[in-house]
Amino acid sequence: MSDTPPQNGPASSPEPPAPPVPPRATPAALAAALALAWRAGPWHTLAYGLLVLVEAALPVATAWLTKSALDLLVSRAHGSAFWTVGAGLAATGLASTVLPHTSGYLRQELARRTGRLAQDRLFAAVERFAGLGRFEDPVFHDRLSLAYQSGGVAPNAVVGGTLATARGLVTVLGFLGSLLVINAVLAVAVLAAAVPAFLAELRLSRQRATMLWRIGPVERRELFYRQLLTSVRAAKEMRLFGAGRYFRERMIEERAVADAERRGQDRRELTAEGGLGLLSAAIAGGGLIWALFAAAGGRITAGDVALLTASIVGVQAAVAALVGEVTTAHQQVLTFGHYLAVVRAGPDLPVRERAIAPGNLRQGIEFRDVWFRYSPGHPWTLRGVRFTIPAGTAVGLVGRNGAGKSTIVKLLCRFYDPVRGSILWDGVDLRDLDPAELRRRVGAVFQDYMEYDLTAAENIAVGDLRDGRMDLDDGRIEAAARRAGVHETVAALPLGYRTMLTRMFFGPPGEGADAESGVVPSGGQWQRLALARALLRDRQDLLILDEPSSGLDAEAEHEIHTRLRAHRAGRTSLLISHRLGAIREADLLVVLDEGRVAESGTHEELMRLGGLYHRLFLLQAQGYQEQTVESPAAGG
Ligand SMILES: Nc1ncnc2c1ncn2[C@@H]1O[C@H](COP(=O)(O)OP(=O)(O)OP(=O)(O)O)[C@@H](O)[C@H]1O
Repeated sequence: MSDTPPQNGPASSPEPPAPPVPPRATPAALAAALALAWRAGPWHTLAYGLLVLVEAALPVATAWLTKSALDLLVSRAHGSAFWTVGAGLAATGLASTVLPHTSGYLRQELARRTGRLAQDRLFAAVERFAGLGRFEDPVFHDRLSLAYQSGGVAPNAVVGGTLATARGLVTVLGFLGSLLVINAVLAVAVLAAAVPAFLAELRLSRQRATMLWRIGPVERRELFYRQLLTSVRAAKEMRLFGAGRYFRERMIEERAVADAERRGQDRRELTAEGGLGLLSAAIAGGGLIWALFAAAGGRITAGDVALLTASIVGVQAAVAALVGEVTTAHQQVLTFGHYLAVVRAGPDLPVRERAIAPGNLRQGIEFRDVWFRYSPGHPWTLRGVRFTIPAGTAVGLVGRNGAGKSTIVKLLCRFYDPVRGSILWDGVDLRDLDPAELRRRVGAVFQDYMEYDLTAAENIAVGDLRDGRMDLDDGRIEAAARRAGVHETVAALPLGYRTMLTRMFFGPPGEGADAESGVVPSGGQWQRLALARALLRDRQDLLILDEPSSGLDAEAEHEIHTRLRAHRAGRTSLLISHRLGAIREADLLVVLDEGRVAESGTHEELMRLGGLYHRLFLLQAQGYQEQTVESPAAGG
């Protein structure tokens, strides 16, 4: 058989990975961020906006009131004007003290609300990806982590940036008006100093966003090492192999690489901002020296000097705040592009507009010349696979490591589509079926099943959620646990089915559970719980068991297979096991070798054939026989 697929028949290539370039800040992204904040808290946004505008006018009002007070003092004028100016200064002082706290609270509350909404939308989008392809794409992972970081922060930063712009404009225009009254040249100079600062900050924020994107893979590796060093799962090997130091050094190396990038960026910012600060200081100093000489010459009043000083400081502070907020918002909009890219990503698997809900399996499932590879850069995993799982039968998949057995399971659940060829459910291509409906008809125990840090009941109930809700019906859960042979074990736990199967979290409140009541099941017990989870849905048409008993002792394995045989009777099932004795009674055995069906038939037929299955079976049987022969001698 050739190593390349035929060029006809249905084809669907895995989506090419996203290009490694950061998205740009577009007006559409800005509008989307604002819309998200508005959606999360319209009243908070509105109130926050109003307060910020009032705050913007305060420095200008205070400067004019101070000027008036000084001029009144110098002219020795007394009376009602003095009282009015004094009351005005007291009011602006009070407002300047109270308003920032109130607007700060509103901003924080808005941040919490937008953060929650953005997180909900992001994870709802991730949930919509029907396949596994994106989860295995490193570029997508970087995008997802940036999306998570920016989704909650960017909308608030954009609201902040927009309001800071409005606030800055109010303050700057107010002070510039004041400066124009005293000296027009000074007004232009103060304004001119702000423009390069603004442009430089925008450029720096773009550089920062690109840098964050660039160090994404480095941070991902650092996280991986960090988890290795702290996870319970890895702790045994870390200690046994003394691998902690090796991974710690690699973690620190990755961190040093990321830090070097950040340091470079910080230095660029330091140089640019330092230069701009010097320019501002020079303008402010020059303006003040001019004002002092002008006042001494009687060309302006003492009040004018105070107003000028407040204007220079006020304009520079307003521009600095504006530049700070706008560049933060700009940088956040750049990374918000990643959030939008994830939230608006199209389906990872093409789902037909009028997808068919599969009916009860009547004829069977047919693999018709299925070719598959995980990406165009990977070698072919399946090369023209053809076989049928007739309805109501048990089919066993046999093959050496890497032959493609688990890949077949993933295609059956439609986590991927074949690149060429098709899989037919009663004659209908899986691509034409609604993936969610298809999965409702399939029960599976995967080779790498999950161990949930939840109660025993929840660990089983997860297998049959209805509208996202868990049905903790004791009868059904117990029946599934009995079928999987784990009921007695669970019933004997301190809180029975309500026992937490972890020492990490406390148990359900009000149950008297504490950290001590958590239990960690053994590998075989976890496997039985995973089996109970798969058996919870007793309505399903196809049961897939990928190595369901690899963690069980011989007695338990025999017991489980007897139970499963009874449960399977008349149902369709696909069994994968390296213990050939456990699946020899399947109605049909399909032997895979290097992604191809090497042989198929019943156990007897394959043994007569004398091929790969015959060889593998004899090898295993020989091992058992040797043990049987050796044991009496060992005993004597
Ligand atoms: N997510 C993936 N991305 C790229 N290659 C993969 C992926 N998963 C599996 N493969 C490759 O596909 C081939 C078949 O793997 P598969 O897990 O289907 O084998 P298997 O027959 O189930 O093996 P085992 O008996 O060891 O469980 C292997 O060469 C493996 O490296």
